[in-house]
Amino acid sequence: MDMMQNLKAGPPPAAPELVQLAGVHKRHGQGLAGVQALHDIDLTVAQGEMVAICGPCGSGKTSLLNIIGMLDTASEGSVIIARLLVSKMSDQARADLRSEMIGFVFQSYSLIPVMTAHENVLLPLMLRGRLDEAALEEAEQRAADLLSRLGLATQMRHYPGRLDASQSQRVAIARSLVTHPRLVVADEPTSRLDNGCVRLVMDLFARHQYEHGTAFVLSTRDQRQFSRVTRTLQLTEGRLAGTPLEARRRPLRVQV
Ligand SMILES: Nc1ncnc2c1ncn2[C@@H]1O[C@H](COP(=O)(O)OP(=O)(O)OP(=O)(O)O)[C@@H](O)[C@H]1O
Repeated sequence: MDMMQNLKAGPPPAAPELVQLAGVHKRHGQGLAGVQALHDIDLTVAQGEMVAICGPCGSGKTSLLNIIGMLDTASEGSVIIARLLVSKMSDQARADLRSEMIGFVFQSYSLIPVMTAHENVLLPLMLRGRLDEAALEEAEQRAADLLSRLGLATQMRHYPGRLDASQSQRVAIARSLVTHPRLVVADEPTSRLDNGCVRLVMDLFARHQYEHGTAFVLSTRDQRQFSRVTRTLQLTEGRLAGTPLEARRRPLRVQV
């Protein structure tokens, strides 16, 4: 296409919306013992965006991430992921969609203790079904490459019991990316990392944004991430401030 045609074509189309929450409420438990964790949340995340959800302890970050990641359901409101209305899906369909398109970083890492770091990272690919020899080799290489990029080349054969908190957190991050997911949901993914490791992680996230169009929704209290995300939203007592119009939007910064 020459330059004139390019100009006539106008600006590139906006990235498609991957996550759409409207009027979402979440109540944990019943009656007087129940806790209203989220109130009337509206949130849209586009493919390739990186959104940080900030808020103090107990503000509802994990509750919100669990709904976006389809690990939990909203008490009220609509949740659309990849243009599918989540509340209309069966548990099995939700689980299939989750494993097909979402990578998770859990606050407690959730590594399998009887598997090495490398096997833990490989696991989401293995769970997709039997791999032939070539696919297995490619998967093993991909897992090793992710661990190396996160500074864990010499810990690949270590079991989680021999890993410190920073190493465990980085293994969990590598595992979240191994399937090249469309969306990564990460709960405080850099809480145990020093500055150098935060840089490695944010560089790797940016690479996946750029190469695979991955969207990220991160819960964080870590100021070190803020300059690298496209948007920062504040969650206070279950209410999201500044969405959608007042939210701080940044152009995508790719550092690969
Ligand atoms: N399964 C549950 N049952 C009952 N209450 C819950 C449950 N999960 C969360 N809550 C409550 O909901 C509120 C929001 O919790 P949530 O874990 O989502 O917040 P958070 O911002 O992620 O906190 P933290 O930073 O400590 O992880 C809190 O009052 C919490 O006690």
